[in-house]
Amino acid sequence: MDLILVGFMGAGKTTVSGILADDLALAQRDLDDLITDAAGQTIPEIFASRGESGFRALETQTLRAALQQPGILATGGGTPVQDANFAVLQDTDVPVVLLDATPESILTRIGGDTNRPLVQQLGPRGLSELQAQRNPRYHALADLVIATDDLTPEEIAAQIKAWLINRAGEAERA
Ligand SMILES: Nc1ncnc2c1ncn2[C@@H]1O[C@H](COP(=O)(O)OP(=O)(O)O)[C@@H](O)[C@H]1O
Ligand SMILES: O=C(O)C1=C[C@@H](OP(=O)(O)O)[C@@H](O)[C@H](O)C1
Ligand SMILES: [Mg+2]
Repeated sequence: MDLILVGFMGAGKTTVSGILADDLALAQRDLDDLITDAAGQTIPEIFASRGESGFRALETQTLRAALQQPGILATGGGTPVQDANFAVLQDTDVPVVLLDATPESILTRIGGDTNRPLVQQLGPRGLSELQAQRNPRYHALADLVIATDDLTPEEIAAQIKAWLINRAGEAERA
């Protein structure tokens, strides 16, 4: 993998990974898509038939395989929560970018979403509590943090691109 995006549901990982992958001519790999392709089920179907623990088991397997592939990986918001996933993401040399967003932005973006079972299960307050609980994990992994509230996905992709170019230049001079 060339770049990994982490952050809460609705932070924009899937959207930004697509824009950046197009711009850099890299493959976009979305962990949720890889999971649904492997399972032949949508995410709500996986949660309904296998429970959240079944989804998490598929997520861990899929993450390990995805990290062997080139491209830009959009993780799911819960990916770094499993200790095994967190360890794998912490050990990799691949740069990790955190897309951050306030709970207000998250609710505006995905509060009515029906494809994210946890949004339905938790409601607005529970969702914000989950975000606060997960935030330390995201920050512990991040090499770059972008506050996305007032930026478009295109602007976020441009900031990441500039950071990657600068980073490559620094590595060359070192
Ligand atoms: N920077 C942004 N500003 C406003 N809306 C955004 C932004 N990034 C993503 N969105 C919207 O939020 C929703 C969730 O985006 P998505 O890329 O699926 O997030 P994630 O993969 O992190 O859960 C989508 O409707 C998307 O269009
Ligand atoms: O935060 C989570 O636990 C989840 C996030 C989702 O991905 P996005 O972060 O792309 O919404 C998806 O993996 C699943 O619904 C569970
Ligand atoms: Mg996503």
